[in-house]
Amino acid sequence: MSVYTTVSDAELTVWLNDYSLGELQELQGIASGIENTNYFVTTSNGRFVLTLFEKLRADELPFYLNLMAHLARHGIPCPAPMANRHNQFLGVLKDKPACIVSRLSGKSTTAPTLAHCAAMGAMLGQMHIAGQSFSQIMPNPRGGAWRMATAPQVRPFINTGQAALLDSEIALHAQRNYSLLPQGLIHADLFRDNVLLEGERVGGLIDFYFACTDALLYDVAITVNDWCMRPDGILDTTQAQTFLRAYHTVRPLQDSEHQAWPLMLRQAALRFWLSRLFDKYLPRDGELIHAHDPAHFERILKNHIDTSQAVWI
Ligand SMILES: Nc1ncnc2c1ncn2[C@@H]1O[C@H](COP(=O)(O)OP(=O)(O)O)[C@@H](O)[C@H]1O
Ligand SMILES: N[C@@H](CCOP(=O)(O)O)C(=O)O
Repeated sequence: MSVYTTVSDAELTVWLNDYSLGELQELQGIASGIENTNYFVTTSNGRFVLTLFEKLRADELPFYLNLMAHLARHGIPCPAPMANRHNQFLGVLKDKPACIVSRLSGKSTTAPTLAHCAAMGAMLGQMHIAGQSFSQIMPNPRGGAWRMATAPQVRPFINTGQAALLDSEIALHAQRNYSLLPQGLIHADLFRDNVLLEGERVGGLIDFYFACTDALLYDVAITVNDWCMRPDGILDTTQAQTFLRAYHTVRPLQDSEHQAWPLMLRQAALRFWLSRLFDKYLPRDGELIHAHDPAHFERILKNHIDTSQAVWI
């Protein structure tokens, strides 16, 4: 997140009157992330995270909040939304939809070990299985229609070679039907900065606001593209295999998923290349904005295209 909307101690104190979370003790803006405004909140009852939603509308939010509540109930370490005195997870603060969730412990890492890759693979498998009993459906907001709509907006800012790559990859995935692969609830943004680690254990999965219903393998590809990636944009074979084997132990991967794997890695790289281009060239106003480098995912995408055989279990 970045702090797009400022909240004062006095404003939060009034808002917290609607909750049973005790007295406000500390409020601190969080200077990382992209999508929302987030604050760490300490009250006399514990530690929480306040989120003001900058893009998502109130009618879109019950899916995410109910999902986090569902996964938390199934033992997945994710933020549990707090209900207010009207038994609702969602409120309004500074004219923005807002919620307050439990604060998880642990720290993210930029340099995962093999043990971390194994723990993440297993955790992703567990999250996918827990998600199977979540009945709400959310089409992927960063799927094919979004790619088609976003590419023309970034095209004026990129060179002709990049535009050709973007167009050919978008066309390739538009022709494919991934709906026959196992589908379900996916996080869709489980990068290293969205996972809190406690030693070798996964202590928390956060930032569920891209979660949706899609091919489970797509989530695996998004996660592997970040967790098992060398700085030069080439997959670390040992890390990727370790991740996939741990995932497979929890949710066995199918032959159809093996066939689709190289293209899934490309589709996952394309999604983040495109969103990073958009965030770089068409940014919103904000106090503390952290744009990610699109060139990293352009390199990853090119490397996936050049690699005929992707690592598998
Ligand atoms: N429930 C939580 N528990 C602990 N830390 C959290 C929690 N939610 C967010 N954070 C912290 O806030 C940072 C930004 O949150 P994130 O959800 O990634 O924001 P955004 O949705 O804007 O991208 C995270 O990197 C993490 O340090
Ligand atoms: N993980 C994405 C950016 C999404 O922003 P987040 O801070 O909400 O996770 C990327 O690295 O491009």
